[in-house]
Amino acid sequence: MSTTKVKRRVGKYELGRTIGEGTFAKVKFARDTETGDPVAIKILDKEKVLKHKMVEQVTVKHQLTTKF
Ligand SMILES: Nc1ncnc2c1ncn2[C@@H]1O[C@H](COP(=O)(O)OP(=O)(O)OP(=O)(O)O)[C@@H](O)[C@H]1O
Repeated sequence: MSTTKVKRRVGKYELGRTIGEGTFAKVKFARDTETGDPVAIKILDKEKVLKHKMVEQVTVKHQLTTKF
């Protein structure tokens, strides 16, 4: 039996432990596998976001934080 731990990846980010939880999301520690930089990744609970009609708010927040 293998004991190798498979780390979950999202694109170039390798996910680590959960560092926080909010009403609509979980925030996980992650590492940029290209630069080694530590980052925080927010994983939204799609059902909760849709249920509370927060799509517009999430879209605006995303636009404000996305680098062009
Ligand atoms: N960039 C970050 N770096 C480190 N920890 C973070 C970061 N962003 C969020 N967290 C942690 O994750 C938790 C949840 O964050 P999130 O933004 O989802 O919810 P919140 O705004 O704190 O609460 P709510 O959504 O319920 O109003 C935070 O309380 C904080 O502990």
